[in-house]
Amino acid sequence: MSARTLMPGPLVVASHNAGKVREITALLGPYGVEPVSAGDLGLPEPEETENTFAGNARLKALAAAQATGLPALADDSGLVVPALGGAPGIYSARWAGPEKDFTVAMQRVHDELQAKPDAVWRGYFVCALALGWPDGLCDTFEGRVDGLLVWPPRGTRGFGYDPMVQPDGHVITFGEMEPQAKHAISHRARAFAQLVAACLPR
Ligand SMILES: O=P(O)(O)OP(=O)(O)OP(=O)(O)OC[C@H]1O[C@@H](n2cnc3c(O)ncnc32)[C@H](O)[C@@H]1O
Ligand SMILES: [Mg+2]
Repeated sequence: MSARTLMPGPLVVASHNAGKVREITALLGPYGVEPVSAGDLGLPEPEETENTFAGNARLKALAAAQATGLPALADDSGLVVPALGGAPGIYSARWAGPEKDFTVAMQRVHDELQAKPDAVWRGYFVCALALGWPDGLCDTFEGRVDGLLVWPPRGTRGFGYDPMVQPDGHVITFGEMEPQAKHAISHRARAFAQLVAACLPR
């Protein structure tokens, strides 16, 4: 089944993460949609009760679409470290604690890898994007980018785990990269490219 087309007009960006809202707004730039963030609309932050990125993205998109009567785009993403059994994965935000402190979250990734002498210091970011509609229809798209996990973290750009992820083929971390360079290769940009192909009119 093909995805529903998104026409120019308002689109809720159903995220309470300022870093994501900034990146999604930049990616949407050329497409004639008018992004409004969940935070600006005062929408609640739904509990992420699903056990997959796509499931949580869908839950966030549909909650926002049903609350506003507008199409809504949600993002559920995270860092997957195979040597840690896939952690933090869908718990990536929760590892930062109630203070949303990613110094703490990155330190925990470091400490758990350090505790396994043979661990491979690699991981990948996953981004699931869900475009949900007030009538309950929802399409999801997923992107991934692999890299080396570095310590100490480097760079002050980006957000979240960016300073400890050095994408393959690059010598700088996402935390050191210009936003446009991140958009050229990121998990979010890759998921977004699929959404564009499926949902935006040509
Ligand atoms: O659910 P919303 O409101 O969108 O915001 P959130 O921060 O809780 O988002 P998630 O539940 O999807 O948690 C994903 C976490 O993974 C991290 N993450 C996701 N994409 C990232 C990226 O591009 N760079 C660095 N870290 C990222 C980031 O720290 C997020 O808080
Ligand atoms: Mg969240």
